[in-house]
Amino acid sequence: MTATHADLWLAPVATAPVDAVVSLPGSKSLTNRALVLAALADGPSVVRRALRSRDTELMARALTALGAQVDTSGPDWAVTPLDPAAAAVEAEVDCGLAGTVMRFVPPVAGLVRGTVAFDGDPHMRNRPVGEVLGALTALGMTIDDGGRGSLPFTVAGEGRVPGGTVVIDASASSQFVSALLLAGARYERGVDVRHDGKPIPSLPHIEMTIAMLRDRGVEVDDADANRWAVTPGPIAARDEAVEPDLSNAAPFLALAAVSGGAVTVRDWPESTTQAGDALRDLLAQMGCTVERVEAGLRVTGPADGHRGLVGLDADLHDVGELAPAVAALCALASTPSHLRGIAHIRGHETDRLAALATELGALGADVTEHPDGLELRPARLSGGVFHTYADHRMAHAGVIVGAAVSGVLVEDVATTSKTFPDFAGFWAALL
Ligand SMILES: O=C(O)C1=C[C@@H](OP(=O)(O)O)[C@@H](O)[C@H](O)C1
Ligand SMILES: C=C(OP(=O)(O)O)C(=O)O
Repeated sequence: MTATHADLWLAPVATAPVDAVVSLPGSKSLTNRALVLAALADGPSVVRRALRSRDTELMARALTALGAQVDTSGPDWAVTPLDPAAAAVEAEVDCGLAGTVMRFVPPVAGLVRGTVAFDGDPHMRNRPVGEVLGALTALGMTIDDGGRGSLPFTVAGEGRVPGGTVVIDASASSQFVSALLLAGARYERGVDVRHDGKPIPSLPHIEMTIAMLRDRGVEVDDADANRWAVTPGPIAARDEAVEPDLSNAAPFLALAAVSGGAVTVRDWPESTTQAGDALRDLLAQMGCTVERVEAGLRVTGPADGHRGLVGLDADLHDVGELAPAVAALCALASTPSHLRGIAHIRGHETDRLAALATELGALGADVTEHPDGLELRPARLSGGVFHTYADHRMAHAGVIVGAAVSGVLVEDVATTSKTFPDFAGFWAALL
């Protein structure tokens, strides 16, 4: 991939230990689940402090196209649910590069009458969704995907979905299970999802789905491993605030680590289902001091910054979305690292294992790509172009390295708008 000069952003170097307290935007995963559940709810909802970013705006637009009303004009988004008795729609849904839109919205589309055509960014056609489409067909929906099992596809909604039992292989993405559970209560027989395949990644995200459903009065039976049964019934409307995005806290906490400074993220929840909460443990293992303070969660880096970071040997299967930021820190650490259990992140916004190996390697990192992970050994890094492949978290990895190494040019840093408004401006203001 080549980049024009205008695409390149010189990542600011931390010339002194950073000392900052930051308020981060809301969680993508919580916002998009709250929007879907509000669209299916038994009355109007409010999603307070919603994340305003490309993924959440695409979700709001998708649900609006299906007939819900989502008022995104202020920080708190008011949602009027779908009316299954409404006139038939003829809608187009742009999934962009948002896995949550491509996987969570088709199960909803069966509950409205009309035709809903789904497509997205060019790379989105490579991201897996066939298991969800197959499951929805088995549950009684009509879907035309031209036999591809990927975008583009069309859902012919009938305003009702019979539901029932379905077996899927969710080893490529936890979102396959979340997608079916989120809408399942509104299916006539509910939904009983069984997984058959290699272990499911990102399990905290399924826990998040279940917790949000239960909070809205939906009965979910998860007593057996690899099986989730949702009883048919109403989804209660909610007026609820969204937690800050803890996965997007990764680059900011990493800034404390590489600069030998301290960064506090405000409003870090006491308990949460967000995968990003694992950063507390991962950063402590790498030699940072992690503590809860009155303002939030404070991470203090080693006194000599990234030179004091120790490598990490960790299975990131449950928290794969943290891998790019963690890999950037490992590339800067003073002892070797092995990140394992993350074959599935090859199906994320880009093939993240290949992209990280290529781009960190191009800056001088000593990195080996394995089928399910990365090994990184200490090396002296230097500046250069860091390509991002339309992946917000690749951009995070680039700016983390750039905070420690001068001359890192991050290509298309604006791709961070997928989950964070004006990331580059926010980042530069801290340095
Ligand atoms: O349900 C969700 O909100 C998500 C689930 C995870 O997906 P995978 O299971 O595909 O890793 C995660 O990586 C993604 O960023 C968000
Ligand atoms: C995998 C990710 O996103 P998506 O919701 O598009 O799957 C991510 O944000 O790291």
